[in-house]
Amino acid sequence: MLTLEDITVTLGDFTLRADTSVPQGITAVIGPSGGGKSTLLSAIGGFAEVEGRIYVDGQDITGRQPAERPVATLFQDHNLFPHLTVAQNVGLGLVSKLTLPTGVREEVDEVLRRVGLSGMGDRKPGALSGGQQSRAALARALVQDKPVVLLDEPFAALGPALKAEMLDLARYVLAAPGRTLLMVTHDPGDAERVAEHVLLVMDGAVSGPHDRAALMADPPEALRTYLGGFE
Ligand SMILES: Nc1ncnc2c1ncn2[C@@H]1O[C@H](COP(=O)(O)OP(=O)(O)OP(=O)(O)O)[C@@H](O)[C@H]1O
Repeated sequence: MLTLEDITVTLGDFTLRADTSVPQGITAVIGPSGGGKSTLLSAIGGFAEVEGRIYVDGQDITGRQPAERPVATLFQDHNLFPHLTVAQNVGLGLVSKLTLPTGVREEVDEVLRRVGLSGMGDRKPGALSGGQQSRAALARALVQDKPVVLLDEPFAALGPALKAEMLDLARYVLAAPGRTLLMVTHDPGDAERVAEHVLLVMDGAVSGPHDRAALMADPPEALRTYLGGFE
């Protein structure tokens, strides 16, 4: 459970406000461009200064540095280091050294197996396809075993079949019991495929979590206008 208590983030002229709790499972974060979705994730990840308090499973994490937070983030550009092997990239989620101790390497290999990259640990990211790079990035988020995972449009650049595969991997492998996933997406189809809940972020205001099926079946006026662009 992720709790945002009276959060305010100010970036120049823009203000984001949130006061909500997000349950375990997958919550899609949707809303128009510039509404504040990435700002919300930055605040949770510790990359933006906030007023208010942030709790994960009852623990106040507000003052902690990003690396000290029980939060893993998966970005669209994957942030894989091109000069390191896939195993080293994934291992960085666990230890801050490049020669992986035997136990860590075994853990990394197991996670690579779970995301469908068995035997590819010694390749560099450049020797992987786009979809395989997405899997490697997902493996790095997975190996960290954090209770909160933030996904900032990580699969937006993939074609529809590959994206569906990655969403299923997020749903069946990353979304373990007790874990809270927040996934920013511009595609309502992504929310339909994997999310139980939706946070609506518009004009700096965060509403929800809404039940995904109920919200999509009868969207409020503002959301209807936004979704209209997808019909
Ligand atoms: N460092 C900054 N300084 C000032 N304003 C900023 C800064 N970063 C973002 N903003 C502004 O904050 C607002 C929210 O941006 P944010 O990236 O959170 O929106 P978003 O909903 O993720 O948009 P998109 O869907 O286009 O990615 C925008 O108006 C943006 O211009």
